[in-house]
Amino acid sequence: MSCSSTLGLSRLASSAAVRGRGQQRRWMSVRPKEEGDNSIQKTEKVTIHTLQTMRAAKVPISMLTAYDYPTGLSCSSNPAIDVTLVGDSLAQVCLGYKSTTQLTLDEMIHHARAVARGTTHPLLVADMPFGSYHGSLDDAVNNAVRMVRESQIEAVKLEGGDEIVDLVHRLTSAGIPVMAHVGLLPQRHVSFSGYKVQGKSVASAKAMVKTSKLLEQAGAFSMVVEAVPKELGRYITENVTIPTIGIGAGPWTNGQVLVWDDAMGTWLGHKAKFVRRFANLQTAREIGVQSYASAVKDGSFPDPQRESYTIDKAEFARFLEAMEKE
Ligand SMILES: Nc1nc(=O)c2c([nH]1)NC[C@@H]1CN(c3ccc(C(=O)N[C@@H](CCC(=O)O)C(=O)O)cc3)CN21
Ligand SMILES: CC(C)C(=O)C(=O)O
Ligand SMILES: [Mg+2]
Repeated sequence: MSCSSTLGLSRLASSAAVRGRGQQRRWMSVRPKEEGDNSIQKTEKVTIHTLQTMRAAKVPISMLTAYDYPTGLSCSSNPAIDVTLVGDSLAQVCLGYKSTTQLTLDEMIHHARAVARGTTHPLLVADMPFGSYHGSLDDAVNNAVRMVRESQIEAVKLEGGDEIVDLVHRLTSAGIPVMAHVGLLPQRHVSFSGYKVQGKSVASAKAMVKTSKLLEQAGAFSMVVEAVPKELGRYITENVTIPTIGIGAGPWTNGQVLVWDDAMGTWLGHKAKFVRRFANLQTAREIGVQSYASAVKDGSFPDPQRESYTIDKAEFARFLEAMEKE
């Protein structure tokens, strides 16, 4: 057997092959289980250990958000997606709220449950919503436990710095892996006076590096770095030992994350500088709506043969007779 049978190494070998050929293709994780066994093996489950291995081997980590069963399934449809995040961006792109601060814990759990039902190999992480982890430590732990227990997520993500260090420690000691989130913290858009790039001054860049190290020491297994200069994205990545996942943090973090609707072109609100649209699903949807509506209006849908049911002719004749007698 030329392929390694261990989970981490399989992803690594595969990714090198992907990059070496300069084009996407299915990973080597789909491979014979044993000599002479040609059955297809499912993509291996990604764990927090896999991410650490990918960082060490410089294999980029890909994370994408999901908010419901179909988007969860879509993230799982490709072995090259490593992490599915039920982001609290859910509030804006899926529920139509003005900001993530309006999302409740119950709403997050409701959606995370749906995503979990569609998730196979990706590591499943969910944001703790605004207000669910800034009361007492005990309340925050209980809320995280609820998220794990009720929605089958595998790790929680927390925005913040020094003020959440104790909580990160508590959660990791309780066996709940924590993904940290530094830089632009959307849950604080009011106190930040908007969604602004962070770490552009000596003082704020220094503070962010210090905070990142504290979060790592407290036990965070990975860290999202949002909207910071690319030089700082690289500096933080080189000065922590856990995998960094950037959004608007340049190309040198250990991975990247985007909001589903930004990446797929279904969010047509504000487009931040870091967003790239990889598909145009909104256009596809609108074309679909247009074709459906016009087919109903012009009577061409449904087709009486292919898209309708029928009753036996004699039976229908007897039915009409019976109705006449009444
Ligand atoms: N659709 C969507 N995408 C996201 O990435 C996202 C959400 N929604 N909702 C929750 C938060 C909010 N986020 C945001 C929102 C706006 C900017 C933004 O407009 N940034 C400015 C930076 C301006 C500056 O400091 O110069 C930009 O133009 O990129 C960034 C992140 C990230 N998250
Ligand atoms: C963009 C990612 C990092 C996020 O926190 C979210 O989607 O809520
Ligand atoms: Mg978030």
